[in-house]
Amino acid sequence: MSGPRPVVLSGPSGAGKSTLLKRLMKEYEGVFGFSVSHTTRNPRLGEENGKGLNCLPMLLGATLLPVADVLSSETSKDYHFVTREKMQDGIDKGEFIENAEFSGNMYGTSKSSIEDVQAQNLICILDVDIQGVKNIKKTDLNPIYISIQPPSMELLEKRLRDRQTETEDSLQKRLEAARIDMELSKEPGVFDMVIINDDLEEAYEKLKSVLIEEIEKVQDAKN
Ligand SMILES: Nc1ncnc2c1ncn2[C@@H]1O[C@H](COP(=O)(O)OP(=O)(O)OP(=O)(O)O)[C@@H](O)[C@H]1O
Ligand SMILES: Nc1nc2c(ncn2[C@@H]2O[C@H](COP(=O)(O)O)[C@@H](O)[C@H]2O)c(=O)[nH]1
Repeated sequence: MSGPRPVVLSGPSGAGKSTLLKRLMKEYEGVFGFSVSHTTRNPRLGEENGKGLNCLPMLLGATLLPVADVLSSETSKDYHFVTREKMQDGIDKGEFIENAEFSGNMYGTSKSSIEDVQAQNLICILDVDIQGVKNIKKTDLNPIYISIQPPSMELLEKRLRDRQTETEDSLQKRLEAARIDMELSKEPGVFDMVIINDDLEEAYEKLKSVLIEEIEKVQDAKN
């Protein structure tokens, strides 16, 4: 795999990954490309299906979404929304670099979702859970690993409730996964940087500071 170094963004559901990511992609348009994952969960209001599967139902091809689509709402995330059967079929055929079960649904990064971004010499951003981090570490992707953490479990729960995207059941599952994530992210050497997203401005500045070298490489290559 070639191109600028990819970035893996991880951390508990509700920690603020999408919020920070959308800001970054807006400020640095034409520098980043989002790796559109596959999932078996239902789309939330405002979320769009990645176009690859609708157009070519026989393929598990990924699509690089235009920045405007990715930015369509502050916290919505676009996926290839698929059935378990379709996703398992793609996994069995070796089409995924990693996949995981999270909160009762399957999630995964297809190889083509990364290749689509890298083919355009953009910094490929992957938003994955902690299992994804562990599995990507077994590959030769060599990304920068960043964990976005909430200031506390109480604030995380408040943010998830205020977001109004979860049922009580899925909220509890996400909080349970968050406890595990918060423990594992403390292990030395797992992440290049752990950012506590308390004040959004401060967290965003920290995120930029860890990525600025890679951003400038892409900008220089364009000039
Ligand atoms: N620093 C912050 N202070 C207060 N609220 C925040 C902050 N950062 C994000 N939020 C809010 O918290 C909620 C969760 O953020 P977001 O959806 O970006 O999390 P996420 O990590 O991408 O979650 P998921 O993994 O489930 O997609 C959103 O409603 C967002 O507006
Ligand atoms: N291992 C993977 N985890 C992924 C992937 N895409 C998203 N995620 C993670 O799932 C949870 C929940 O996401 P949500 O959109 O349902 O709120 C969150 O932690 C994401 O980081 C993936 O391809 N692989």
